[in-house]
Amino acid sequence: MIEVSQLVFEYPGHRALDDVSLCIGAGSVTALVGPNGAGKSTLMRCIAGLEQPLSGHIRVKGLSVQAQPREVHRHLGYLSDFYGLYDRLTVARCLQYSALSMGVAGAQLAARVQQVAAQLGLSELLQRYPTELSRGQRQRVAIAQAIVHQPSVLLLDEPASGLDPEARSSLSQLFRQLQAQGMTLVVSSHILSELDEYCTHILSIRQGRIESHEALQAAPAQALQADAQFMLYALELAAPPGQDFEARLRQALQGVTVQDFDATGNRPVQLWLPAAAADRAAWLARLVHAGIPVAALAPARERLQDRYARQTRDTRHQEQP
Ligand SMILES: Nc1ncnc2c1ncn2[C@@H]1O[C@H](COP(=O)(O)OP(=O)(O)OP(=O)(O)O)[C@@H](O)[C@H]1O
Repeated sequence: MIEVSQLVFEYPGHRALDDVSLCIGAGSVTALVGPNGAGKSTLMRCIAGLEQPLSGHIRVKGLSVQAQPREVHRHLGYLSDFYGLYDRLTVARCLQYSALSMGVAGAQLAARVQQVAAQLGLSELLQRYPTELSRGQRQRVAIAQAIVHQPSVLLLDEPASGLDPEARSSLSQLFRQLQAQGMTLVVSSHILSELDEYCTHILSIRQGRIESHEALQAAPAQALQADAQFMLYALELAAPPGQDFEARLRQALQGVTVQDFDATGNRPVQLWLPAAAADRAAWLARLVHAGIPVAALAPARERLQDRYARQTRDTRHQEQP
């Protein structure tokens, strides 16, 4: 769906993207991650045809972004990290204007505006002006503008910044809906927990280069492998962990990586255990022997922030002489 090959982009005196090649499949949801200044926004702007690369090629749905930007725009929605709204237009007018500029025909216009307003919870706000809206409501208008023409690809740069937890959660629901409709999403965010539930791929960039691009397994029940020998499991406890629980657990499991431990007991403990069933059974016996009240053990999906932290650690480790 999105093909980027050997992309180089330079700001005056600064190479922001250096030989970037990647392929993003149709229907996927890609978390674009990386530290400040890594080149995430620049990559999105290049894919959206808003920046002219020094060299390389970008195709969206087989169309060349450089040669056919207008055709590409009809298939693509883009939300910038710093977006603007037309403060003198009502929300309805903002949406109509975006739809018209993306080639939505007259007869479809009103229906599309109503539909997208309903999808984003804006139906009651259509006659208001953006200056009369809260930050979260403005953000929803901006997202509605980006999808009013029903693009097949949606690029969102920090879409949840400034939103409260409730608004973030409804944004996650919207992204899941859009994915279910077959849309391909690329979402950049510094808050990985936001993307955890629904992204299918993680694309990590650092200093203008691709650090990694990996598929996450769709079913949470399937474990991701830390390496060939270990898989991630969630340990459910029969009783809340006590004060000395972590020490007991670590003692019983010397040699096993405890991925996630939450002393409040609100989240299951996550452990990397041997993939081989016989070896795992031996570790489990040790846990029970140490008095850990094991209620259940189930394959787990690694949380995105843990995976990113692990990858970053691994990369740094490899870079050291
Ligand atoms: N207009 C510009 N002129 C010169 N350099 C720029 C310009 N815009 C960005 N840069 C530089 O290009 C690099 C990539 O910037 P970019 O905004 O793509 O990073 P980012 O990964 O989106 O960062 P953040 O997470 O902070 O939003 C940075 O080093 C930045 O300083």
